[in-house]
Amino acid sequence: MTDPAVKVENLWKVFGPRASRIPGSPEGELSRDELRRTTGCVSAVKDVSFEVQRGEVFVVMGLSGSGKSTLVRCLTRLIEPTAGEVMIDGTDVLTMSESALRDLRRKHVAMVFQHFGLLPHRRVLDNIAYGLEVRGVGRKERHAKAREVLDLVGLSGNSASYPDQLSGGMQQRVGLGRALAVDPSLLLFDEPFSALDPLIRRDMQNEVIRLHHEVKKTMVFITHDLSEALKLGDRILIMRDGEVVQVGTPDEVVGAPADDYVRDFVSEVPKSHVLTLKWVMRPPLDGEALDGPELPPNVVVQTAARQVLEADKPIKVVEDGKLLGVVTDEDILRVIVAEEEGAA
Ligand SMILES: Nc1ncnc2c1ncn2[C@@H]1O[C@H](COP(=O)(O)OP(=O)(O)OP(=O)(O)O)[C@@H](O)[C@H]1O
Repeated sequence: MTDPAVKVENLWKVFGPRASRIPGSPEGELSRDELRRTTGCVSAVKDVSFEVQRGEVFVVMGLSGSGKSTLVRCLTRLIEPTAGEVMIDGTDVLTMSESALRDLRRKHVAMVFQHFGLLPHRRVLDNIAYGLEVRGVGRKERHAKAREVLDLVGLSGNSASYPDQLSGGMQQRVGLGRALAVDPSLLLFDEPFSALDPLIRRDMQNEVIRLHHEVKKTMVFITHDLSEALKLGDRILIMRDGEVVQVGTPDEVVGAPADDYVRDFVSEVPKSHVLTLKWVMRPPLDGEALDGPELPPNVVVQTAARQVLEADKPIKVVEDGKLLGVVTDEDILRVIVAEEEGAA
């Protein structure tokens, strides 16, 4: 079995005086406010465990202050964790030497930030080639690679521009290109699109989806925006006050929220865009026709709606030749009506 791309176990980051005594102690169990009041410490990341599979887009979502940035920075020790374990591609990050850590950050993991961090006096091509330059790759080779990546991020016409000649969205494409140029096995995104206009933001989200199809890299993507999380994530980890509240696929988070906090978050989501037939099917009734069309359980309600509504028999939800349940007009309409009531 191959190692997961990222494995995090019982990870803590506590800021404040004598922070290392907090994980595993009775104080560690206190709520954030109580801990701050009694010890002056903040558990930015509190006993967090999760795994990211290779090729997966894993989204970490939570409100401001929930600990997302701290968590993602702990993965490569840009912030030193207080306790726990971080494995990247099967290698223990927390025991790495300084030079191994530098290698990890230069070659294996690339980050894209909200503030693009571009070098203002360098052309787009040299900004994209920057990571390769740091690694000591020769000019000709790094420019060749950067040209390849320019195409990939839709900037082929802008190689000679300077960052301040580009729009925010295009600057973020340069940031993406710079991350991709080093051919990392893991891409970390820390709210990369938060500063962009909504329309540009949507373009960039689509760009990430397209890039993911093309390069198939493992991605950990941080956002405070639920619709972004649902759109991009294969799975979503929801954080609150440093803790994991739920980890699940978009349809699991919307279909079975772990608690009121998540339920509240997802209450405005257009359910038919996220829920799959798995969530709306039901066992067949006695005597119900079972010779209607078949669909798999992972089809989104919105996509299946027309076929279900047009069929004069129940749709059979079938996986590996096994009948899991049936879906009729009523089951579909229930979701759509609930959605309209939710939006009202
Ligand atoms: N250097 C620090 N010293 C003390 N407390 C910190 C430090 N960095 C972060 N914190 C606290 O840790 C908690 C988590 O912060 P973090 O920035 O990781 O959250 P976030 O979810 O990324 O929020 P945002 O989206 O606003 O950046 C917050 O309460 C924050 O005040």
